[in-house]
Amino acid sequence: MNSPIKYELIKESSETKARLGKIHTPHGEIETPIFMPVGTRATVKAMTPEELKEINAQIILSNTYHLYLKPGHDIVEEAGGLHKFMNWDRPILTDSGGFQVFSLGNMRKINEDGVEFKSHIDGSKHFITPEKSIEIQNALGSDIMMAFDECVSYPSDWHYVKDSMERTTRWAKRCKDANKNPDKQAIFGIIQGGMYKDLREQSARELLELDFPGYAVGGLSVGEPADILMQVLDYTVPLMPADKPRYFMGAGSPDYLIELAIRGIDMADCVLPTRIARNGTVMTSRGKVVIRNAKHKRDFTPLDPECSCYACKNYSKAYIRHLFNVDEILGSRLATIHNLHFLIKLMEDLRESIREDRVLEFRRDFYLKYGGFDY
Ligand SMILES: CN(C)CCSCc1cc(N)cc2c(=O)[nH]c(N)nc12
Ligand SMILES: [Zn+2]
Repeated sequence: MNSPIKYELIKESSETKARLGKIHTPHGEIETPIFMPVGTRATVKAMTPEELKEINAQIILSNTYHLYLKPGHDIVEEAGGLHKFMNWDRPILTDSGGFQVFSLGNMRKINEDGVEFKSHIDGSKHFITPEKSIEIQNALGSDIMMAFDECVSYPSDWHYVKDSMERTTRWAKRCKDANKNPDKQAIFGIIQGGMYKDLREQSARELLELDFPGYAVGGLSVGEPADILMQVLDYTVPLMPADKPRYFMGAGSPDYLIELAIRGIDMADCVLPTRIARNGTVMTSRGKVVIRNAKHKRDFTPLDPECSCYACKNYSKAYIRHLFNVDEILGSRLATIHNLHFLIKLMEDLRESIREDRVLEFRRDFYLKYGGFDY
């Protein structure tokens, strides 16, 4: 079957597992490693598509669970699909809804067929199956659809994780069989297995037999310590095909994006940069700036002296602090523009360092200035 997604390996770093690549999709190319802004409900909050293009966003994410509940995937389909509906003509990846449904905690019941859950909006009862998740994503028309999976919480015992992972693999096969538009919409399998090496190996082995055009590492960034996350990655990434995109679900801080890339990850996403921006926290080359802090009251310098984004070229910390202090929408907009630009530019610089084979020097220079980013 002719996959709509093709991964092109351009260059490997000689000193790390980082690699320069290009993902060819029906809506254009994606240079990797890449950070993907999240637009859960068909909008990257506070950003217009033109502003996203201005900061070189190449692909955005949206979400099956949320769009199924509102406005309904039928309405998006009638609008001509998500690209048309939200006026975004570059690639879109949609998550399958598994993670969101499992985040509902005791508002959901799971069985072999799927998951019964109560809407977080009005408490209404719904039942989502792998087939339903793919039906919704087919209606949305995303270029990359995620298989319907269970993201187990941390910590979980080995027996539960094994049963869950094996069900996730059976669901992945059902997703593949349910795809009504395989020539235009690719499905990525999601490797689960918790923090257990044998289960991660089994999950990867069984999903690779299904021959998806790309694979994600799921079930991480769920509260586990950073060293465990990196350990799991260190033995999981080598199990993933070298000629297909590798997507890490749920990472969006500068240090994590660098650490993931040097371990061979090509794609990552997280709501963090846009979420903390709306709360007045910005990422800069010298670490975090909490703009509401009174110390910025008369600081007429930009958020980040090294940044060339619209917010940093035209406004001062004092002005943006004022906007947050009086709850003006422009504050969120400027902080969001900056945070997304910061991460997208960081990945551009990282790609350049792979091109010039100086990734470890790039990483060292980054940490020298940066000093860590705790949330
Ligand atoms: C739009 N984004 C916020 C959603 C993509 S990231 C959501 C997400 C995050 C994490 N950490 C793990 C998992 C996981 O194991 N499975 C799925 N389907 N999604 C996941
Ligand atoms: Zn900036």
